[in-house]
Amino acid sequence: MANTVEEECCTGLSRGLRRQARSFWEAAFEFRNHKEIDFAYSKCDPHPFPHPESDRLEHCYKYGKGSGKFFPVLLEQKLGDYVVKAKLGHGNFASVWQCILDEGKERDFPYESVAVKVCTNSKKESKDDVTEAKVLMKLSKRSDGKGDFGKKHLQKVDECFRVPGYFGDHFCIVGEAIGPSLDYYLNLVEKQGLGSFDTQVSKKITFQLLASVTWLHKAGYGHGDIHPHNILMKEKGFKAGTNAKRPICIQNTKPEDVPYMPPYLVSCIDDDLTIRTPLTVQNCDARLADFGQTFKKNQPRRLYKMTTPKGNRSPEWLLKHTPITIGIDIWAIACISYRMTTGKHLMFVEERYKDEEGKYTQKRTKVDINNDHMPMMVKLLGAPPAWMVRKWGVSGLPKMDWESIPHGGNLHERIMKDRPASMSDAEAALFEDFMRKALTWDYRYRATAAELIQHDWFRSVLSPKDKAHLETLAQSTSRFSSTVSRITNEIKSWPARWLSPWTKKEELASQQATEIKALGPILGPFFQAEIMGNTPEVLGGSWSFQYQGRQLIKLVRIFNIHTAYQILMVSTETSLPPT
Ligand SMILES: Nc1ncnc2c1ncn2[C@@H]1O[C@H](COP(=O)(O)OP(=O)(O)OP(=O)(O)O)[C@@H](O)[C@H]1O
Repeated sequence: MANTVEEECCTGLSRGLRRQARSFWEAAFEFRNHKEIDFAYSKCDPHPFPHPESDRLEHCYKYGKGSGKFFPVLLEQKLGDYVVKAKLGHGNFASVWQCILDEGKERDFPYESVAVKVCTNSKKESKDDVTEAKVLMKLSKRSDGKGDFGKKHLQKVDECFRVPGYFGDHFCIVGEAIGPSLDYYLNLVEKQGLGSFDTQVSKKITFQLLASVTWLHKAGYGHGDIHPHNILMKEKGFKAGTNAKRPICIQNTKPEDVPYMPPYLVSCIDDDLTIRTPLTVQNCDARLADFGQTFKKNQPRRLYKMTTPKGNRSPEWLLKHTPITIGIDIWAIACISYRMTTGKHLMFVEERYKDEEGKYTQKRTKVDINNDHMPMMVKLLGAPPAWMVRKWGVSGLPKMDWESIPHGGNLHERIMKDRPASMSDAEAALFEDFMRKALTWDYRYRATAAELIQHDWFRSVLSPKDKAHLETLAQSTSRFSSTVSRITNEIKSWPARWLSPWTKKEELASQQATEIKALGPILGPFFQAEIMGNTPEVLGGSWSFQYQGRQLIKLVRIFNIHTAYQILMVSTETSLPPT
């Protein structure tokens, strides 16, 4: 069974190259259009076609003809060696079911029931799911050799298999059935009128998340999609919701899709806010799940799945030509921590337009969303550093009067206003300090997860084991080593922010027209398309040409899109046509 993953994961040189080319292509497409390919909706969106009984069910249009569709799973149905017992939830790319082993089958899992994530059947997405499984399996085998602190807060995968669907196979990932999501508990405290989590609980969950991310980042990966739906709270003897069967609303469907739909949808745990009590310090045990958007720290991330709630996104998402690094995980955790501690969203961005009656209609454009979101960040944190202000203009963001923006923003006032009554001034000051370190504008100076878990705000929730680990960590992350890593980051980011140092700007400007003509045939259709529509400056300016006389001998293209700067070198004998 584990072979399935290995086979699927594009091993071998030619597959590897193809995969690399695909990720180049996708990254370039996004870079050029500064546009993410946004899927139909985010789990945190309001439901556009709510089911009469529940707005927590999956959309009917997720079933039917074509690709990108869910597998119609029914209760008591067999999935591989498992029997479906209950529904755990759904996302954009999968429905997740609680299952038990079928009679006569054996596994040596240390738990009774498992979660089977049945992915959609689209070719592209299934590749992602395979990557997710592969990364999770790789991570579960990895050890840092120092006790693996934080690793237990990451979801684990035990096996994978495929089920044949009407329109292609559906990839299934099997892991432990963990418990309700953090979003469930956020809704629960809201419904019970408690406002926020107990501060100690909020601290402990934040600490666990940072510990897991410390381990993950050290292992060389970023998560890329941290939000309350993807944080699961471990529950002993976990049993999913009531599993009511809700007949499909035919008026919400297309007639040609009906034959491929299940006769009913199953309500999940999210509908059942009555049977649980709020989390306590003793029972809160978070697991970071959904590694569908995981990316390697030093490779460009693939960005075609974008489901992270907009309010949790860091400024790098919104500014053009700025690399997306593991710092996005830190920013997202800080936003979630604020919500747990105060019960309020730090930054809430409406993802849909509302009509006159206040009902949600279609999705807002990305430009509209960004135009709301960035000024919110400025209000909260004060003006960004100068190089970000420069990028602000070219990113099409609204003009701001930078002189009038108060230094440090209104984060202090927000915390004082939103803090729970039990939070003392001293505690609030610690919380603010923690938030400021995690919400640093410049991703290169944002505190790392390893630095943040050592923050004093967590001191009151640390167990003796945590303290022992933090002592070792403090010794290893000395001031010297963190200064060295900051300097390295600074140097690495140069090409992304300016022209590569060895390129002469004037030379580019004067030779531009000729070069563009000459480069098209050399570089093939993809580059030709880019070059024809844009000047090197518009593309980010990271072109470097090296000549011997009039002979173009080397072209270097620096992609400053994501985590790393991919350098594509093309050596050629082609000389420039006469001007
Ligand atoms: N192991 C598990 N135990 C309990 N519930 C789970 C488990 N895995 C997933 N779930 C539930 O199923 C939901 C959907 O799972 P998941 O987020 O992995 O799907 P997805 O389609 O990849 O999501 P996204 O749209 O964020 O990419 C989760 O929000 C969670 O509530």
